[in-house]
Amino acid sequence: MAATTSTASSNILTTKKNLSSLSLTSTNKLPTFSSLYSSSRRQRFIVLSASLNSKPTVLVAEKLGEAGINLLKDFANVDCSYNLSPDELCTKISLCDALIVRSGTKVSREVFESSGGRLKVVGRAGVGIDNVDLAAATEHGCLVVNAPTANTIAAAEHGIALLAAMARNVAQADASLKAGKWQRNKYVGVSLVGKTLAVMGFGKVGSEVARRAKGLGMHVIAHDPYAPADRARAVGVELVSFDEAIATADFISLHMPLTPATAKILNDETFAKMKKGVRIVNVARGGVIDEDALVRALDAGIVAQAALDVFTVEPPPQDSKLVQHERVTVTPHLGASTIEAQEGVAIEIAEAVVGALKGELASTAVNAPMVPAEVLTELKPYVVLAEKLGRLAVQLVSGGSGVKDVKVTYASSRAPDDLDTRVLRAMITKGLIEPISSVFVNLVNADFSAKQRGLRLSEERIHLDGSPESPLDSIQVQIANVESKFASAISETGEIKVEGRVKDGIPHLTKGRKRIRRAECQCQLHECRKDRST
Ligand SMILES: NC(=O)C1=CN([C@@H]2O[C@H](COP(=O)(O)OP(=O)(O)OC[C@H]3O[C@@H](n4cnc5c(N)ncnc54)[C@H](O)[C@@H]3O)[C@@H](O)[C@H]2O)C=CC1
Ligand SMILES: O=C(O)C(=O)COP(=O)(O)O
Repeated sequence: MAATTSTASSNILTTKKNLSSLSLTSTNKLPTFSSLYSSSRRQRFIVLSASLNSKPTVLVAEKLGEAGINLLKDFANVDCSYNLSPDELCTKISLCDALIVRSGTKVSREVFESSGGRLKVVGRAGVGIDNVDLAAATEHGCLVVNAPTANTIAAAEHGIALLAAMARNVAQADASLKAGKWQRNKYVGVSLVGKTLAVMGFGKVGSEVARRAKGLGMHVIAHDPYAPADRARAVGVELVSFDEAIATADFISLHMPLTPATAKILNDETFAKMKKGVRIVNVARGGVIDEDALVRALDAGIVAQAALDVFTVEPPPQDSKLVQHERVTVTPHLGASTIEAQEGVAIEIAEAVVGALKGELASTAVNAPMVPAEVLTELKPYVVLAEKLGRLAVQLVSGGSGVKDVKVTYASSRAPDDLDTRVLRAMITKGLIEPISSVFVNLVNADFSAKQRGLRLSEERIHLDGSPESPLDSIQVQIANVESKFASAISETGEIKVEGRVKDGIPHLTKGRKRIRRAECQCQLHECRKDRST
């Protein structure tokens, strides 16, 4: 089967000779799942034709634990270049297959544009992915993975450290004593026991903070619009509304991600609703607080103290009123910085990046559908079939007649819930788009690419009687309202239909237009979820 448009026509002729039994594989080898992520046609065929001959290159742009670097080196050439300027990063990136960053590197749209399609995966060695332009990554078909679990405890412990240090003026008293003073009366603190702590964002870090705060005898409430109440109840925490949380808390600890919805969620208006003398801890992201408003709230006595690990701009300006404020305790984004967490994060991200480069589906993918590995293994030959059917169908369309409406029909004995078609849909989209454009489509950007081209892809499932052992009996791709260069390839109603199935692990084209109707009659149609138009 043709790999590119230039060789497509000869393959179409071959196909027409024997539509019913043509094997759709051009080699005996099935591709690895690397093709799911590959964002360049050239790389894809390196992967498809054989195993990778040359090692991929991974750029590590911020300090990463040794164990992670060693894992990467087993598989790739590793370039550790720290403190690159944005321009230097853009220059280097065109030579890299993967990039690993922490929170200090902005992975902007320019980075993806400069990669020339080579960058396949960005690994964020930590949780927050607000420094990665996810939309640009998706548009460029670049997978983004993070390391969401290894620094949870470190961040929670740092939150508790800041909470206690703030309440007892540890940093201020330390500076005072080192300056030769002995100010016991000035640094009288407040107790934590019996006080109400509002945990804002009851995810991994927030719930660990809550657990620890309860151990300190605090009354803990939480606000999180997405957290299940039973998870909070299990920790002995009541979920409350945003307004109730901020109005009743003596201490507020922030643990939500920075998103458009959470940006500056603490502002003049919300500070005004807080209890006078409230104390605030932030180990989430600086941007969730309007920092100027916090200075105003501190000066007005609404906020008694704040302890901040994160800032809107990092590092913050030296003359930042907030950082210099006497009642503010600061640390330079140290939440994840324990030996243990950095070791764990390095391993977690190295494994995710290597896995993604090998084409395995990463369980920590941020911008791709999460399809379990066992589902992928099972669907592997159908992935090949799906792409090839898309390629064949689109090559039968005559130039100029735009492909807009595509219907995909999956015939399967499996219950609809047992058949995950997201990967297949992505690969059909890849097959449909790549031969007629310069866009490289993969699992990450398939839906985006289809939408951008005005391609409407609808899916239908036909339930067949029989054993649900194999996930699929056949896949049919049908393009409506088009013309074809081949009279026999198009139906009276102007549709191109191709259908294939997998036999002995090899994808086969089983039906062209003429055979499809007969085959449809033979099908034991049990359930048809949508109305079939033919
Ligand atoms: N200072 C540091 O070094 C570190 C900072 N972090 C930050 O902490 C954040 C939380 O990390 P995890 O707990 O691991 O993430 P997570 O994803 O497990 O938890 C985030 C929680 O915030 C909730 N949330 C989302 N929108 C919200 C809203 N509008 N109001 C209240 N809750 C909302 C989510 O439902 C989720 O439960 C990260 O996004 C990261 O920015 C994480 C690790 C280290
Ligand atoms: O994991 C996170 O979200 C963090 O903020 C940790 O950031 P870092 O990797 O230490 O720059």
